[in-house]
Amino acid sequence: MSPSPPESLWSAVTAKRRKLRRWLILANLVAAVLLASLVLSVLLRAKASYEARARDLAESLAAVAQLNIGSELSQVDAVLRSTLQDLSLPRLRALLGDAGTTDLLMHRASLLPAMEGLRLTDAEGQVRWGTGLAGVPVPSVSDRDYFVTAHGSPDAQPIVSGPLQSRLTGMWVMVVARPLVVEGRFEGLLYATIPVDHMVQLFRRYELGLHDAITLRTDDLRLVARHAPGGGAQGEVGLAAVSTQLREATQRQPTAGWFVSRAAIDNLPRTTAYRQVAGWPLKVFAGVSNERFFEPWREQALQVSLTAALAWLLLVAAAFAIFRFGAREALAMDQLAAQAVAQREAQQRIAALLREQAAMLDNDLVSMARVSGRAIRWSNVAFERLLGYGPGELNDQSMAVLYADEATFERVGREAYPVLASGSSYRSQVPMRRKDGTVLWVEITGARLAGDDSFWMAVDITAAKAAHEQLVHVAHHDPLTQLPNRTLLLQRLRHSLAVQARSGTALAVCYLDLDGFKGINDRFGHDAGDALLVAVARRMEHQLRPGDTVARIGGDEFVLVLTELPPEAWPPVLDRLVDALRQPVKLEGGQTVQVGASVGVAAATPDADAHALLSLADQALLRAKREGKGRVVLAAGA
Ligand SMILES: Nc1nc2c(ncn2[C@@H]2O[C@H](COP(=O)(O)OP(=O)(O)OP(=O)(O)O)[C@@H](O)[C@H]2O)c(=O)[nH]1
Repeated sequence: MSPSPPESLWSAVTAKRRKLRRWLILANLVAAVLLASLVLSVLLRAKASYEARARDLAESLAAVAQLNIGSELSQVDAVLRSTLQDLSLPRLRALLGDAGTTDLLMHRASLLPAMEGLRLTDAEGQVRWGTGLAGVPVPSVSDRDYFVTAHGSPDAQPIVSGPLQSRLTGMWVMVVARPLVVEGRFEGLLYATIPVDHMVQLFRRYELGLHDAITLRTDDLRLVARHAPGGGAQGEVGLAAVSTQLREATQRQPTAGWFVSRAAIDNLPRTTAYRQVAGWPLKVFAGVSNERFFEPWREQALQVSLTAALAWLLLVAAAFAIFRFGAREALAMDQLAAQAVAQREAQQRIAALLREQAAMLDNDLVSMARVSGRAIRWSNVAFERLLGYGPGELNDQSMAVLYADEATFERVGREAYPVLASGSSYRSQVPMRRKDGTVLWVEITGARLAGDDSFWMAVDITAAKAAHEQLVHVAHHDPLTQLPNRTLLLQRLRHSLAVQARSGTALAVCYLDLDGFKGINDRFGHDAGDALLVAVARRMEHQLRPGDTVARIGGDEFVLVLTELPPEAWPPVLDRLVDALRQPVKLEGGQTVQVGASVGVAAATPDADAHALLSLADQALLRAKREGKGRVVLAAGA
């Protein structure tokens, strides 16, 4: 079964939300990877740049130091060579003698601050001449490597040894030596000692960072001199403890190269460049602290990483905002869908109610109609049946055809619609006319609908109305003659008195009693008496005008109310009445009976009371009876 529109809307919204969430998560992951790659690439490039700068600086330092050391040693060697030149002249040596030779050496030694001492040995290695020998035991250097080397190969290049601890001064020194060869014969060794400290002082001239270091080592990597401005471990002279990277780099590229390592001496990370001291078995190592160079890189890395993280967070926030917006939209769609479902349920409920209502309205019991502009728009079966019409016959008919007369139609229109307009319901009993022309009484109840429309219910009350009218009639009429009884007489008399009081016209109240009636009863029976009473009643009605009243108020007693008749006309009218009553009456049984009548008359005054008038008329009647019956007597003032 395919889903209904609200359900399909809801599932579409849910699917859209899921898709949006997947898409946003994927987009954020991709963005994170891209940003991380970008940051990594930037930082690696920056690091390479910093490394290059560190290496450049280290190489510059190493190059300069190499030059300086080389220059120092070359100068020392130059002094050695020039001194040997002089000493190789036998005549000059003979001339100088021991003291002169020592003076010469002292003089030459003073030429270079680098030299701590300049001494000459004999062929056996015994130090004989030179600086620093006065007053101390003169040592032999025959066991020193540089002596052994020079003795074995007198044509050798300058010999560098070191570092060594001087046997004369006890300080650490480097030795630069050349053999004294005279006419092909080894006669001794001239050697200069250069204190290790001198090299350190040389290194102090360079502008090094706190954790930088510059080191001079022999080719076999023994430490000669080292300067690290930050202090700490400076390394023991002569030891060859080095990092693996240093050893490998110098094996791979003995004369120049670079490497990054933690120094074996102080364990600090450095980028180190090295150079062979040109012409000498020495290497200079210039190490630049990684801290010094990589601190700015780290700051840059931190900033770039933070910026990237911030950018990613912004992306995440934007994605979240988009998702929230989507979620809000989805919520709105949810609500719409829920509303649609609720609306559909409400429509279903309304349809059910309408069906129930239609079933209720279309019943046989209660007549109902919807009226618009006083024309029928809809009516149920009961309504049509009530008025004798077929199905649909009343549609669009004017209500005028349904009322018994035009006056009723207009009265209902006049009375009902203001009431309906005020929001109240209208109820009335009205005569209506069936299609076949017969009249029926209907109780109608109306209520306003929207606009001009109104809703009406109608109940047939013809029978009830007839019963009621019968009751009212019985309550107000004499059952024998059907004349008004005392109750109705008093009502009418009071009404006539009110009219008379306003109009000032004359009004006569006449008390009439039959003469000799009892004898009829006695002679012909009660029924004959009744028949006579009925005949008398009709005669009295016949003699009077429609506006006048004749009522039976007792056995053979009647009251007449004469209106709009001038007092002078009362006697002739009443005389004529009495005369008419005196005429014989033929009964159904064939008998002919005859009675007379006496009348007492009272005239109404402006403040007259009904009972008082009746009493006055009664008194006048009594007088008429006393005076011989069959006559009309006017009460005083009448
Ligand atoms: N047939 C008949 N007789 C009635 C009815 N009501 C009262 N009567 C009688 O009417 C009579 C009235 O009495 P009276 O007025 O004295 O009779 P009367 O012969 O007319 O007397 P006067 O008035 O003096 O002439 C009584 O006998 C009542 O029984 C009635 O409804 N039908």
